[in-house]
Amino acid sequence: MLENQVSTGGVFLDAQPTRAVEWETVCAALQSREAVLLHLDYLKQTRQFALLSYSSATEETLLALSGIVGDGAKIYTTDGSLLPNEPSGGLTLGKVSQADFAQEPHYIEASLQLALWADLPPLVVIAELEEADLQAVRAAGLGLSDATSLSVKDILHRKMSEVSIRDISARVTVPTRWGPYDMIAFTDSFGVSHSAVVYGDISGDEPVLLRVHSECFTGDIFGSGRCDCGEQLDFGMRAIREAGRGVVLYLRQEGRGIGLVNKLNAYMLQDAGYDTVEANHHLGFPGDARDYTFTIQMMRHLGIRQIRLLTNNPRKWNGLGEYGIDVVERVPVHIEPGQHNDHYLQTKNDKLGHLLRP
Ligand SMILES: Nc1nc2c(ncn2[C@@H]2O[C@H](COP(=O)(O)OP(=O)(O)OP(=O)(O)O)[C@@H](O)[C@H]2O)c(=O)[nH]1
Ligand SMILES: [Zn+2]
Repeated sequence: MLENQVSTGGVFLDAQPTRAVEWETVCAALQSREAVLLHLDYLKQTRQFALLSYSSATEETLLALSGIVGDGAKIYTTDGSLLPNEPSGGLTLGKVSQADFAQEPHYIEASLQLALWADLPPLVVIAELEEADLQAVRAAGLGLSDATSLSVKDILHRKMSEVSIRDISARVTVPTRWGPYDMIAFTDSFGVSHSAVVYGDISGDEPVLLRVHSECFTGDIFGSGRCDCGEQLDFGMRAIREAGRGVVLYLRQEGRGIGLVNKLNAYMLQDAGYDTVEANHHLGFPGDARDYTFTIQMMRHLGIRQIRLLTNNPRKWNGLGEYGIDVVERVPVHIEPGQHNDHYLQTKNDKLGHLLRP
C-alpha cells in the first residue's frame, strides 16, 4: 500500500497517528527524486505546512515551488537558522524569525531527520499551503500526484529507537560543593557516558525540577566567562537543592555538539568578529548540533514523567510530550551578563531562540 503510493507520489507528513511505516521504502522514495513535498497538519490544526527537502540540483524545482508559495515559504537549515538570502539567483523566499522556529522545532526536526536518513541535504522549505497550492504544485510536475501519510511522531519515535542505553552504573552519593547528590552514569549506544545527578527523593507523582545541561569544559570546570554555562549549572544545582528534590541530566555534547576542538576553533573565529552561530557555520556546523533524544531514555529509566524544566531554550521543551514526558512548567534560568559574555548572550537571544531579553 505504502509502497505503491510512495512510488507514484510525494511523501506526505501529517500529525495523525499512523500504522507501521516502511522506512526503507520511504527513504528510497526520497532519494529517487530531487524534491519531496512533506505535508502535515501541524498542531495548530487550522494551518497546513509543507516541507521540502531538496538537493543543490533542484534549483528549478525550488523556483517552481517558490513561485507557487511566494513569500510564505521559509527555508531552514538543520539548526533552524535561515538559509542565507536569495539562495538561488534572485529568489527570495520570505523571512522567518528564530522565535517562529522555536515554536515549530519538532516537525522541522522530523523532516530534517527524514532528509538525513535519505541522504539528502539537511535543508527544508516550509510554507503554508492551501489545497489550491497543493494542486498547483502537483500540476507543476513535482511528482506529487499521490500522497501517503507519515506522522511526525513516527519519525521521532524511529529516531529514538536508534539510540539506547548500553550500560548503567550504580547510584552513588557524591558530596558536591552544592551538597550530597546521587550520581548515575548512563552509556549510550554510541559509547558516550552521560550522567544523572539526583537530589532528594524523585519518586512519586510530584513533577520533578530538572535541568538538561550540555557539557561545557571551559565554563563548567574552569569557570570561563565567555559563556554562561558554569553559572547555569550553579543556578540549576542550587535551585534543585532549594526545591528539596530534582535532577540535572549532564549530557556529553560539548560545544553544542561540535566537540571541544571545534568549539575552541570557533572561539578563535569569534575573536576575529564572528558571533557564536556564524563561527559554527563558518566551520561547517549548524549553530546548534545537539540532540536530546537520549534524555528521554534517561528520564524513563529514572521513572520521571512530569517535569519542571530549568531552561531558557525552547528547543528543550518543545516536542518532549511526543515521548510521554510532560513539561508542566518552564523555570527560567537567570544569569547576569558578565564582562565577556554579553555578545554571546545577545546572540543566544537573537539567533537561537533563547528567551533571555525582551
Ligand atoms: N559551539 C559553541 N558552543 C558553545 C559556545 N559557548 C558555549 N557553548 C556550548 O553551549 C552549550 C550550552 O548551551 P547554551 O546555549 O549555553 O544553553 P542551553 O543549554 O541551550 O539553554 P539553557 O537551558 O537555557 O541553558 C555547552 O555545550 C557549551 O559547551 C560557543 O561559543 N560555541
Ligand atoms: Zn559554556
